[in-house]
Amino acid sequence: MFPRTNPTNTAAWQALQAHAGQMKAVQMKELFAQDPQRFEQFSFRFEDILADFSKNRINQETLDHLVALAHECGLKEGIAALFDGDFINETEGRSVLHVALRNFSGQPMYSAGEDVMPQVQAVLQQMKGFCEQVHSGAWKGFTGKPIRYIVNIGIGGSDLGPLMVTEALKPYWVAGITPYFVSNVDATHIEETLKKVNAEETLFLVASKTFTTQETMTNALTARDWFLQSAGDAAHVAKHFVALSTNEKEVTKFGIDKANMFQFWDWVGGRYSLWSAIGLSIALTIGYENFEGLLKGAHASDLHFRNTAFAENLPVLMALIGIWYVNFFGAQSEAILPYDQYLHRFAAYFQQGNMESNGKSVDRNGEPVDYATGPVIWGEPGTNGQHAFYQLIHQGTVLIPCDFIAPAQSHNPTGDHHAKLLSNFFAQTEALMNGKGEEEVEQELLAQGKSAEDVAKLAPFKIFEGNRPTNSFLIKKITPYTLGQLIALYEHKIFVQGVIWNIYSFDQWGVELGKQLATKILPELVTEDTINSHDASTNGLINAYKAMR
Ligand SMILES: O=P(O)(O)OC[C@H]1O[C@H](O)[C@H](O)[C@@H](O)[C@@H]1O
Repeated sequence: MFPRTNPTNTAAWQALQAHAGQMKAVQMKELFAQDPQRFEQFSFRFEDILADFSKNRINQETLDHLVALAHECGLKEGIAALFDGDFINETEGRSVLHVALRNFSGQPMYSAGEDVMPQVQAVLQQMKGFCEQVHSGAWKGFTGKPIRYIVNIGIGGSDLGPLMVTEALKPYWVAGITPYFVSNVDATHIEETLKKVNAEETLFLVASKTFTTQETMTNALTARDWFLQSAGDAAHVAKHFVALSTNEKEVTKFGIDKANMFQFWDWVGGRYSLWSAIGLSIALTIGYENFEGLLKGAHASDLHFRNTAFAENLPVLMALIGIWYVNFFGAQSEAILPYDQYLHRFAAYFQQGNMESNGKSVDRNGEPVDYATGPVIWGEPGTNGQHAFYQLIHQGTVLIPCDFIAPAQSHNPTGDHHAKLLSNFFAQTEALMNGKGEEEVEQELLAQGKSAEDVAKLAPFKIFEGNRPTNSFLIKKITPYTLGQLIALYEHKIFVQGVIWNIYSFDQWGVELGKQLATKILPELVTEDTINSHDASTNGLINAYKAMR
């Protein structure tokens, strides 16, 4: 197990505080002017991914202190504990072994002394065989037709990952298969989806680690009722409903045959589960070989993370630079901005990844933290974001470090679209760094023929102070493999930050309270009684709802 160090008690933290005081006065554009090698120094190549960290408010000294912080906080021991299957998810008494799901090294990986690889491989084989049956048409629906529609019913980690990946890899979709994802308990979600499919050609994947999640079970029962209205005989359910879960008991209780269950294990965190049986919707949509390509990309990142010195280790650097802004510059959010329409759910996926993992205020000793932890994660694809919220990133009062992600090659090389897209990708990080000074603004206004009086009036609004930090990730092409790499890099970033912040990144107790209260409120909504068991606001809202419905 690794140490439980309060990061603020380390020598590196003290050094970083003093250093940040100096760096706050430094302009990135001056750092570039002073050092022609800056790009080479702070950009890193990992196979077909180029990660450029040079447009950050850092110098070599910053990275040295940050790497020292990682060492002082026991990151080396932390990484070893992760890969060794130690019970690092202590509050739930579990290993955290999503890395085993994509372990192609041929080496065993252990949880509680047991090599998990044989069971991982067995489920992968089961998924492969099932994909072959569905894609070849050998798997037939109740009227003898092959499957055309996949409906994944799941929420949180049982939805966001597969949804994000299938969208990201749309160019790889198997012909004849269309996937849908239903997550919200709002009936609108399932009803609108059911309008697009038909019972005889649809396969429902009920995806839930626990198989007790209210939203998923409610949607699954509605789907089952809808299916039976067409199919009639409950015996047909076996051809149209499969379960992706850790909970065999609940799966069989629901009426899904054990033979139609794809298993995973409690050492797979929900938000890290797209690599497990939860990825069946991915494999069915893009084909098993491509799913394996995704896993292999992630495995390459695992090896990079495990074996690369911190100073050149991409997820470690991503994490450390994030910490630099959160803890020493007061940044409260981070934007993820993919310049790729297919990656339109990437930021949403990592909202759960980051915020459910590191949105914690108690440390691993059970003490309240006295430093900031996980930032708010948000973002939309470029260039849409540019026409929406970039105003605040460029000229607002808050510092928002941004990740810019773009493929060099588009899957749709239509006309000059991609060059236009990428010119924006490059221009935005340049603009955020360099800004536009008073003199330049004044010259520009004068050149437009404005009077001296108008120039003086307008100039303050047109100034960009710049010095706003960005990371750029340029990827040759978004393929299953490179996407797998990229996702795993972001996953490990979260882990590194959790180790340094000394918090438990793999539990999520913060989601429980609302669920408990909803369970208490649900029966109150079905009675005609006036409710007075809550605070005045909650009572008032519930009673107003009852009067309005
Ligand atoms: O997969 P399930 O057990 O249905 O859980 C679905 C989701 O719900 C929970 O509330 C957790 O916050 C998530 O981490 C999880 O991914």
